[in-house]
Amino acid sequence: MLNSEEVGNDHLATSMNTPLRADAFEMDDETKIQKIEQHFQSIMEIMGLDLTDDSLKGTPHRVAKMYIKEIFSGLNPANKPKIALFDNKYKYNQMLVEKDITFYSNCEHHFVPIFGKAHLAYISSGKVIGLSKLNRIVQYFAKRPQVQERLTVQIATELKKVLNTEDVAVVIDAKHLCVSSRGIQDTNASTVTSFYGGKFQNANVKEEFLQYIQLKTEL
Ligand SMILES: Nc1nc2c(ncn2[C@@H]2O[C@H](COP(=O)(O)OP(=O)(O)OP(=O)(O)O)[C@@H](O)[C@H]2O)c(=O)[nH]1
Ligand SMILES: [Zn+2]
Repeated sequence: MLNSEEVGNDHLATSMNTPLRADAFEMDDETKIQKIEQHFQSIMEIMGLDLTDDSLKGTPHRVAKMYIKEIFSGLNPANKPKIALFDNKYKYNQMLVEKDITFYSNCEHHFVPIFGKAHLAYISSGKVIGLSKLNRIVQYFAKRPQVQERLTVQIATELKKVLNTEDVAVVIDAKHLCVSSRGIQDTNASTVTSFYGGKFQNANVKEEFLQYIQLKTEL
């Protein structure tokens, strides 16, 4: 479990960033797709696959387009969701929980899927966020090569920033195909990570959040 102070620390604030080179976005998307297509074709050829087969011949382009436009599109800050905030006119001062946000990500060690549910909560410091934007923040950071710990901290840090409060919580419960479909091949194991900032470090507040997301016994 990481608390908000740890994330405020400069060293961790840097290490929580996805490792990207400074020139990561100098090449345009179309050039990236062309290059990945060539390399993926080489991988398939090395494996002995017949690229003249009508089912396989489009695969290098399909994979390249999927990497850049879909499953790794969250690497590019240009794809960060625009966040709509509203005044908290209703003086709603309890926690708001957006639970069971389904996401698909990919493990950065094996490039196979991680999928699961993210549960987010915050207590308003004056503004409220459009609900769908909570889902969009999850999807943005999920669409990167990831480890679950970093995904959790990146979502929490973004929530704190856009909502201007420390009072945020994130729990992620996910399956890693690198654990289930290969390697140790454990199909039952899932991984739970959490972040509790500000008021969510209080036992009663945390308990209320865990009651809503019904993960209390598992945690
Ligand atoms: N901490 C953390 N580890 C992860 C995550 N996703 C995958 N891993 C682990 O990353 C590790 C990579 O270990 P290596 O020993 O280099 O890779 P490997 O030989 O393929 O390991 P096995 O999966 O045990 O076969 C594995 O133990 C994975 O289970 C994640 O989100 N967080
Ligand atoms: Zn993995």
